[in-house]
Amino acid sequence: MLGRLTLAAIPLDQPIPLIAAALVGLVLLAVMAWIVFAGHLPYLWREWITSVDHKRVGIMYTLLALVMLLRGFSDAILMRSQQALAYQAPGYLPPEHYDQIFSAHGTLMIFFVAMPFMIGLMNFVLPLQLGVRDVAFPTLNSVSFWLTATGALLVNISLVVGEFARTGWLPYPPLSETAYSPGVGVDYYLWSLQISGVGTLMSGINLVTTILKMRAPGMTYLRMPMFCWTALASNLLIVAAFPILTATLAMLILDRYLGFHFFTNEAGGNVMMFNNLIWAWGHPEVYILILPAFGIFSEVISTFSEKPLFGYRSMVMATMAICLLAFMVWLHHFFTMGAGGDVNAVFGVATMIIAVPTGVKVFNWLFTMYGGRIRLDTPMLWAIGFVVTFTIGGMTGVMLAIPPADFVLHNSLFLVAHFHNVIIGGVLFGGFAGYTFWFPKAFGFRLHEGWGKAAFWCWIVGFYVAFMPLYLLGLMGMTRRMQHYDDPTWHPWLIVAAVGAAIILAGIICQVVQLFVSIRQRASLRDETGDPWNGRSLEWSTASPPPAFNFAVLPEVHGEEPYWGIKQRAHEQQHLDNTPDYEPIDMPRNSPTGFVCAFFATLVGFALIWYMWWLAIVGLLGAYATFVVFAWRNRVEDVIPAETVARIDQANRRARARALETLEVAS
Ligand code: HEA
Ligand code: HEM
Ligand SMILES: [Cu+2]
Repeated sequence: MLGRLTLAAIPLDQPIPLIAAALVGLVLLAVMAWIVFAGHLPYLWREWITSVDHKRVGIMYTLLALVMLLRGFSDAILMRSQQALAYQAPGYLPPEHYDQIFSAHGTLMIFFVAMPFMIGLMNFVLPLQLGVRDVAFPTLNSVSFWLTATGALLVNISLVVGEFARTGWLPYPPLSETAYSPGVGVDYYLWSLQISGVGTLMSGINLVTTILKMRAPGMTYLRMPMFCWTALASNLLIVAAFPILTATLAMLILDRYLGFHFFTNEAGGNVMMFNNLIWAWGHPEVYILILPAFGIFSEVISTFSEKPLFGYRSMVMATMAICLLAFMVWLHHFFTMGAGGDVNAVFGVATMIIAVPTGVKVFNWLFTMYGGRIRLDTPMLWAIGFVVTFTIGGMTGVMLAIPPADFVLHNSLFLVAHFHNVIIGGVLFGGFAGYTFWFPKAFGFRLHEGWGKAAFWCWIVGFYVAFMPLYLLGLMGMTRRMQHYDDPTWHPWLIVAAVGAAIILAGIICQVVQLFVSIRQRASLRDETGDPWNGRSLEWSTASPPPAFNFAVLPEVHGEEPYWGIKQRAHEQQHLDNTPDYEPIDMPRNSPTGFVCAFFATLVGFALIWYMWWLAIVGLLGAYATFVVFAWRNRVEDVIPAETVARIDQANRRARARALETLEVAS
């Protein structure tokens, strides 16, 4: 009945995960009890859980990312303190536990922090920037989100029921085959990623379709804001790369569940095939993450320099070049596997070529700032911190791209330093910049500047203190994934790195405090205008928070920087355009499809991990039935009457007119 699941699956002998999980469980229970008893449940169900509004879905993605960041960061603190202690000593984390921690940390951070952070911001911003009312497939969007949440849930369940993979964030065979990893850890990994990967693929299809097919009248490709371009590139990569991940993991699943031999050393299998396949997805994946961040920085740097983005067309070219090159360099992750000097040279050079379009971007950002009227609000601080930090991380990437150097540096802490350097300095800082930049758009009030700046300084100082020592340690010969060590010269640097992680912790605390303080002081932080930063693209032309339909009348676009143009014309003509003819608007109806589907997906995932075949069948039938019911419903849209549209829009226009007046007075 319960398959492999017995009471022994609960790690009663390991106090750390148990206490952690108990605490998290208590907090969750308390939050849920509060929601139910304060009567918020119907609102939550109606307005959020079943919402197919791209803004709400985007906000939920971002929230998921931020919560998982706390979880992933706790793992990081555990590792940093273990390595600070484990000099000629066992430390406090036994090896089998330590291995699960770095695997869970890497998996959570990439799939359930960086991915939902970027996808959440794209979901929220894209339709607003394109001047349209929603994404192409709103219900599918909700399904995508809930499937991602299912994956995150399964990884977190593994903390208390069973175990997580000990194979690292990419489960290389033969270690990940049943012979060497007989437990449920790798299965948790596989099913979490299969389920959330389907969600990501559907989200990619959705956003590509939105950008290609749904733009405001007059918004040609070369008038799209930069963020739309980088989002297009990123989602094209998702559509091309995620099927490879799904297929690769499916093969490993067949190996593990049905005794196939794709990646074994006997019966015609080939371990090296796994490396090729996983990196054919894995390298594009790092550009899937960084490209939207590049877009965010382009918007932020131009807005806070009060200048149009320098070299817009070269930025577009660079973005698409990176998109293409992303698929041609995967082999640099296994130069040491033995493909031979010529193959390594080809892939090494191909990798270095990516530095060219990336360099184009870096210089364009600098030229955008050059001669601008720079305002150092928090989003701009993240952007400047990014340019400096990311360039350093990119340079060390180019060093790794030299095959002979990589023979020494591969799988050393130098590599670990490289990728945290580009991922934290690039993706995470980009997420934080976008979060502070668009928060007022989402909620109608700004985040507190003082706490935001404090968070920025802790993060950037903490980052350098935590990760620069790893470059040194890598050059001194320390490899990654070490539970303990005996070399006395490493110990001081690992203590420094732990101090750095503590400074980052201070930054995270500042961010949590910032959120609470901002919510409490929302009256004084309110943004009535919809345009708190003097923005340049269409999302700033509607109210904050935007109405469900985003735009009462779809905006006409006449050039690059559409909203800047609207503001300029209004300035010249001394007023905003006349009262338009309002029409009723059809908006997609909210639907529980995503949530119900994810509920069944959770059952399927959990059942397959524990070999409860009957439950897996029940879950699959349930998911299928959900889709049938969804396909048969006869009312798919809600009509918002013209009077309501007019009322909401007129209020927004009055606020905007007031804002333009104050701007004029100021300038
Ligand atoms: C967001 C994530 C991200 C990004 C953007 C990058 C960007 C790059 N990465 Fe990195 N990388 C990772 C995430 C990322 N990487 C991860 C997660 C791993 C390891 C995973 C694992 O094994 O677990 C990895 C591993 C990795 C390896 C494998 C090493 C090994 O396993 O031994 C290599 C080797 O070539 C490499 C190279 C590069 C290069 C050349 C870039 C370039 O794109 C960088 C380009 C940018 C610049 C160069 C800076 C700006 C440019 C200028 C200012 C112009 C002037 C500069 C020059 C002329 C040099 N990376
Ligand atoms: C916030 C501060 C962070 C700290 C202090 C930190 C720390 C660490 C440490 C100590 C390791 C193990 C290194 C080793 O192998 O010895 C590690 C691995 C890793 N980290 Fe982080 N990390 C942080 C953030 C992130 C973020 C934001 C991401 C990605 C979005 C990330 C992705 C990874 C990955 C992929 C690994 C490799 C896991 C593996 O070896 O399989 N980390 N990190
Ligand atoms: Cu790569």
